[in-house]
Amino acid sequence: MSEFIDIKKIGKVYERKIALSSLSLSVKKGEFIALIGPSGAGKTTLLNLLAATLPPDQGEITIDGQLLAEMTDQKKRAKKIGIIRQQFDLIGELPVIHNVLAGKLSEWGIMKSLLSMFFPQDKQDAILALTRVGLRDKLYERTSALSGGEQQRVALARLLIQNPEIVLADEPVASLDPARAEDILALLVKIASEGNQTLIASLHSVEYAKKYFDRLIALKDGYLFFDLPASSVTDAHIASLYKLKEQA
Ligand SMILES: Nc1ncnc2c1ncn2[C@@H]1O[C@H](COP(=O)(O)OP(=O)(O)OP(=O)(O)O)[C@@H](O)[C@H]1O
Repeated sequence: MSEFIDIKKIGKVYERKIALSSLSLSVKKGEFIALIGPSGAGKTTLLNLLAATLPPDQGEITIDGQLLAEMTDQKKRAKKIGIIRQQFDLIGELPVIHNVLAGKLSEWGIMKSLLSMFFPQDKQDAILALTRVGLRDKLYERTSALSGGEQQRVALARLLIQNPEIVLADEPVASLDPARAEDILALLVKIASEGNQTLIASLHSVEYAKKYFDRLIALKDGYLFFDLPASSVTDAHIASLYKLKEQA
């Protein structure tokens, strides 16, 4: 495995709050990384910087040898990086098929995108993706009529359609009950592993992080707290990561 993502001394400040402070990391192609750490540690900020939806105040990110800040071609960037969020980012009023095909929007020209609103284009691809996530029969259902777990599956089907090299997931299972959360996480990991993708996901569950990921990166107050293979993370590491200040 070669260095694929290189994060060099990135920093991000919101008003007066330091969200990330001089963070450096590198990621190899195909790694499965869980970002853990207490609320406000900077996990979402890091994922948004990697998705290029937020610019860093300091430092730079290189992906596959190219500066992320210079990857301005939407279409090329969407083939490199995709993000799935806790809120799923789906349009509830639209049928499932349209939300799945949204994974193609950066690839399609404006005419094809508009046409697809009325006559879904590349329908076969959407059917295949929905079949893989177990929702073949929901193709034309209104998305908001689906349960939270099913909606997260729709978001996974959209990701399958986009098929980026790097999958970022921001607390992908936080809003689901434990059984559905594990189900979705296992599916996300399966999809990423079958697609030889690099996966970086923020998670509140340390148990799932250790079970499904190779490497755990812990952030605390915008700093790197530890970066270890999942099998080396001990209860003592976790206790000190989540320890409240007054207990220090
Ligand atoms: N848009 C914003 N404006 C001001 N401060 C922000 C903004 N977004 C995040 N922050 C602050 O930056 C810090 C890092 O936030 P971030 O959302 O990255 O943490 P997180 O680790 O993802 O937290 P959580 O686990 O609660 O989602 C927090 O203190 C947060 O309050």
